[in-house]
Amino acid sequence: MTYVLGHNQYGKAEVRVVRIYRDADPHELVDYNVSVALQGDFTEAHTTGDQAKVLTTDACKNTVNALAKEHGDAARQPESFALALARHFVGDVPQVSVARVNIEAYQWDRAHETPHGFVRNGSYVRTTTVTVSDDGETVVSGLSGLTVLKTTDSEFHGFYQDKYTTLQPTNDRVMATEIKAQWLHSASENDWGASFVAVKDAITETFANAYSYALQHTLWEMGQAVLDAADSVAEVRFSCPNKHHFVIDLSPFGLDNPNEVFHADDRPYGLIEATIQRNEGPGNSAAFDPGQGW
Ligand SMILES: O=c1[nH]c(=O)c2[nH]c(=O)[nH]c2[nH]1
Repeated sequence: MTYVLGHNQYGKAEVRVVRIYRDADPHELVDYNVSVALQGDFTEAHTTGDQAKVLTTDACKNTVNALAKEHGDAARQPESFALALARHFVGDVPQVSVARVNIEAYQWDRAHETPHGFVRNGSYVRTTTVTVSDDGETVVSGLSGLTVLKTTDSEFHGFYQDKYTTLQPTNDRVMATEIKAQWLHSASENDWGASFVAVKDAITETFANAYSYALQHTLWEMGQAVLDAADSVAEVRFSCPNKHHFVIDLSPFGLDNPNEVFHADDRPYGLIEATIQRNEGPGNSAAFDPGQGW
């Protein structure tokens, strides 16, 4: 019996690197969690145990740290830092044919206008997934953990009924979600910082202002707003848990409750996911890190 090695990749996950720009006044900083995954000529490392072509994961970690200095300007934005890293691995390590770099960028706000004090802003994490191979480069930007809520202008009714359906239709509900969004750029040159702000604003502005007939409908509206806001974006993907807020029955206490007091349920939750793209077609799933890593 012979077997075949299927998809394989390796690298260093979650390298936590902070880069401070001391030449700036006030100081600036970026705070990254960088994961590198390499593919290439690594069959023998698995099938015979010969590690001659294996760039160590320790070296991958060292590369992240070194490029934070050597490519300090690129490191100012997660997308350009990920591009510098991925281009290095594919360009300088002959046996690497595909490099994928994922970065989570943690946000720090300046504290009380001091030149060197910061407060971690935990309201979202900025993300990027960059893939470089001989076939080209893809850059996906994103955010996760952005929790939003609206107190009205949200309905949900007219849904399919079967014998297990008990949900009551509503013309006025609280809608809340924790937005995870990723958007694919059509080129790997951009003003990444300005583009991120434009897309994030489009998402939050639309969530707040667009009248909603379902979370699905809101994803559609937000996706169109992203494509309107950023010409560089070819498609945007959302994964959004419906953070249900249930009106509590206060009648046992002789109280009415006209949508004022809610139970914020944490599970189970509806999970609504959609891709909104500029053109017909399958989109570019490969750019969105379908890699191993379950
Ligand atoms: O926006 C919603 N979409 C659904 O598909 C759904 N299903 C459900 O029970 N509540 C909701 N809300």
